[in-house]
Amino acid sequence: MSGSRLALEDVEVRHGEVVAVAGVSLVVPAGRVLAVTGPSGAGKTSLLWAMAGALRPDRGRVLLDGIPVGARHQAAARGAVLVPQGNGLATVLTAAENVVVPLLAQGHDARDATARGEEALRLVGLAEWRDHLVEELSGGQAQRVAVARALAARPTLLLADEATSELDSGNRGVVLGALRAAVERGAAVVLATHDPEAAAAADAELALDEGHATWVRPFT
Ligand SMILES: Nc1ncnc2c1ncn2[C@@H]1O[C@H](COP(=O)(O)OP(=O)(O)OP(=O)(O)O)[C@@H](O)[C@H]1O
Repeated sequence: MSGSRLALEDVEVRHGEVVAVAGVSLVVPAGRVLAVTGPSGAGKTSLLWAMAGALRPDRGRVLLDGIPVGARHQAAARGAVLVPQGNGLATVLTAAENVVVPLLAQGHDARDATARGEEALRLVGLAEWRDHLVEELSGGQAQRVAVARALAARPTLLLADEATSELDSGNRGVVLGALRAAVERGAAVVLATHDPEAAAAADAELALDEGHATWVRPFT
């Protein structure tokens, strides 16, 4: 799968009375990285979930290559991959199993899935940890496994929610470098982050505040 262009048109997401995302419009071209920043509660997670098709906007549209992203299973089938906050790994599986099992479930044969898994774990610097249970890993190592799992899926759209929050500067660089592998295949990448270094590494930065978006640094 090659990359996709992500577009949001006036997207609003509500949780009951709370307006988490208040009419956001943006474009992330294929092969570019957007950082979404803002304080806790600003709406970053809600925005990423809407981009992933995991939350249906109450207003507006999310488009992948000009076509509505659809429900989560449709978005996933089109290559929209979400690295959730808190990583979403199975702690009783090994690092490699966490990366490979979703590929097997998607229908990849075992050899292909294993090769992709090895490559992705190598990209995040965890090749030697492949057979360790996730519960034996540090929080930062687990975050890197979650990024590897996303990369192994060869996403067209990669949405990472605070995927570098537990990383030291060196490993943050490793993960941001690994995301470049997806970018080079043409993926649009969106990073929700509190981390100024991660935001600075992106091609553009959008700040959210109480659901309202402002460009700190637009795409050039
Ligand atoms: N399931 C929910 N039910 C009710 N309100 C919610 C729900 N999820 C989020 N909210 C509210 O929506 C707003 C945006 O939350 P969201 O998690 O999207 O922000 P965030 O920027 O990702 O925050 P953080 O950086 O702390 O993860 C907040 O006011 C939050 O309390």
